[in-house]
Amino acid sequence: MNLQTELCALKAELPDNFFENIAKYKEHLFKWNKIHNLTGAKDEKTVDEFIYDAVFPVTFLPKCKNLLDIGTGAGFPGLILAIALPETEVTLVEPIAKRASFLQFIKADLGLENVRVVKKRVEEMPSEIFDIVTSRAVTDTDMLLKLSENFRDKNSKLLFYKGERVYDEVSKDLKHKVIKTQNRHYLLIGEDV
Ligand SMILES: C[S@@+](CC[C@H](N)C(=O)[O-])C[C@H]1O[C@@H](n2cnc3c(N)ncnc32)[C@H](O)[C@@H]1O
Repeated sequence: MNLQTELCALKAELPDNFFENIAKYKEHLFKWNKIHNLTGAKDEKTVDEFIYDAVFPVTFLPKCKNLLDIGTGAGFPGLILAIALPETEVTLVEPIAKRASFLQFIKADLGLENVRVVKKRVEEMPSEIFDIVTSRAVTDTDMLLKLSENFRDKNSKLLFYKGERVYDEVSKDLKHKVIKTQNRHYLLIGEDV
C-alpha cells in the first residue's frame, strides 16, 4: 500500500504536517522495535496498514474536544489519531513501561502538545469524561464497556476497532453501528449514532 495515496483518496482532512510526523514516528518505531518488543508490526507494509486502520475513522468521527485511547501499545490507534487531530486533546493510557516511554518520547520529539500519556491500567485512572473513547486489540466489547464506565457520559461515543465477529459481541439494546472497510469492522457506540 502507498499510505499517502490511500489516505489522500479518503479525502480526510489531515493537518499539513501529518505525513512528516508519520515519517518521524515510523523511523523511531523501527529503531525502538529492534530493541524493545513494542508491536508485532515489524515491516513497513504492516505498519502502514496499521496507520491506515488507525486513521480511517477521521472520515466519520464527529469533531471532538477530547479522546481517551485504552491500551495504546506502540501508538494504535490513539497516537495516530492525535497526529491526525491536533485540535483534540488525546489521552493515551498504557501500563507497560517501555510502551508508555516510547509514547512519551514521540510526544516530545514530534512536539505533540495535544497528547497526554498515562502509564497506568485504565482501572487506576481517576474518573474523567471524554467525548470519545477508543480501543484496539485490548479486550472484548463487554469488558471495554466496563473499563470505560468512569470515562463516559450519555453524550460520549465509543469507537472499538473490531473484526468480523463484532456482531457476536453486541446486544440488540446497545445503540451502535458498524462501519466496515476491507480489513476492519469499526464499532461505534453512542446514543445518537
Ligand atoms: C495487544 S496490545 C494492543 C496495542 C494497541 N492498541 C494496538 O492495537 O496495537 C494490548 C495493549 O493493551 C494494554 N492493556 C491491557 N490491559 C489494559 C488496561 N487494563 N488498561 C490499559 N491498557 C491495558 C497492554 O499493555 C497492551 O499494550
